[in-house]
Amino acid sequence: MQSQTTARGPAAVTAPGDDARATQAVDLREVRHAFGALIVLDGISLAMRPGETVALVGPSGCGKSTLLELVCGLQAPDGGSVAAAPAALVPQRDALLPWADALDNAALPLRLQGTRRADARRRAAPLLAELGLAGFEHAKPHELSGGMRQRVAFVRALLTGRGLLCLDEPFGALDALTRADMHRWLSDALAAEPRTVLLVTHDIEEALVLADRVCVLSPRPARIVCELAVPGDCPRDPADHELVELRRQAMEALRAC
Ligand SMILES: Nc1ncnc2c1ncn2[C@@H]1O[C@H](COP(=O)(O)OP(=O)(O)OP(=O)(O)O)[C@@H](O)[C@H]1O
Repeated sequence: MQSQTTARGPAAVTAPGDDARATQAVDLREVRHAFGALIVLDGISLAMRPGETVALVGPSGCGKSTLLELVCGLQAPDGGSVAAAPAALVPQRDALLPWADALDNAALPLRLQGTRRADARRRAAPLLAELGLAGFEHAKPHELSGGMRQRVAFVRALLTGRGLLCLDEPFGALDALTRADMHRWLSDALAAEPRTVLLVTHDIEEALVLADRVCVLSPRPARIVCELAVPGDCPRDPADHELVELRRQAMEALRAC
């Protein structure tokens, strides 16, 4: 079931004449948001179909994380409306519990749903292993690298079972090889079990490798200045000539604003 937040607070998703909206996984309409006098988002409209992956790229501080927080219902917009399916957020900082080991951290959503600890750990273990963390199940967050912690947070988001994943620079702390492995793993995981993904990344190449659509945001206050549809199956080859051309277009849009 979708939730909808307007500038005036939560509202029913089945507003009269708004049936089409409930079929979108995300539907942002003219979203505006400010922190005091600092206007961060300035009229963002974006609809996402279920199963679609959309990447948001834009300069540092333009409002990408804020937009994810609005989609996840962690904040209400100051203007416009946000409708979205229940989402799992992988925040930029992993927000793991410092006293719990990697497996307990990953399994947290299952525990919150009432699963017994041993069962929750048993279900989380293969996912951690798939992401290259076999042998680190008992490590506490401070014993893991930044990239490892991100992957634990990623498994935790997957185990919420939610259909919408909001990923805030999920691969930012990874070396190039591990990042490419993660791109492959995510693409395979989404092919096996489709989810809607809203991905924030600084890396245009990563956006083009993973997303069906790339939205380029202006500097703050953010607007969508360019939307690029990306053809082909994921993960794509960044050397593909179509991707090279799309990368050029995205760079041009970023430079023009
Ligand atoms: N809770 C808050 N209170 C006040 N200002 C905030 C708050 N959260 C974010 N900001 C400001 O809003 C702007 C947008 O921040 P946000 O984190 O959304 O940008 P971003 O595009 O995700 O940045 P980055 O790419 O560097 O992670 C920044 O200027 C930031 O300082």
